[in-house]
Amino acid sequence: MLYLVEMIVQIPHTLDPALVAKIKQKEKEYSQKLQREGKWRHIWRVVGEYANVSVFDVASNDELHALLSALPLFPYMQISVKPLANHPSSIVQE
Ligand SMILES: O=C(O)CC1=CCC(=O)O1
Repeated sequence: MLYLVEMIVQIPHTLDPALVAKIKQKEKEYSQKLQREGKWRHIWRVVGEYANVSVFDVASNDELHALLSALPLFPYMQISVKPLANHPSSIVQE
């Protein structure tokens, strides 16, 4: 199942910069692991925002919830999820 996920990152300015750097490094490693596994199909930066738009390919709502809630930046993110279905005019059926 495919999902369009938007993540808006809002890290409090009061957080220790060294801790922030550590969390961001863990986030990168976690995201690249999921990309290599084919579960995190795309990640795009939203121009001018500390936000991304991503496409996930996972088996269920529960799996997506588990993956998203394990993001190191999860406590500092606003996340929205849209499940995707095939469009009848698409020449690619997934
Ligand atoms: O910078 C972001 O958009 C947050 C993020 C998600 C995965 C990653 O590596 O960074």
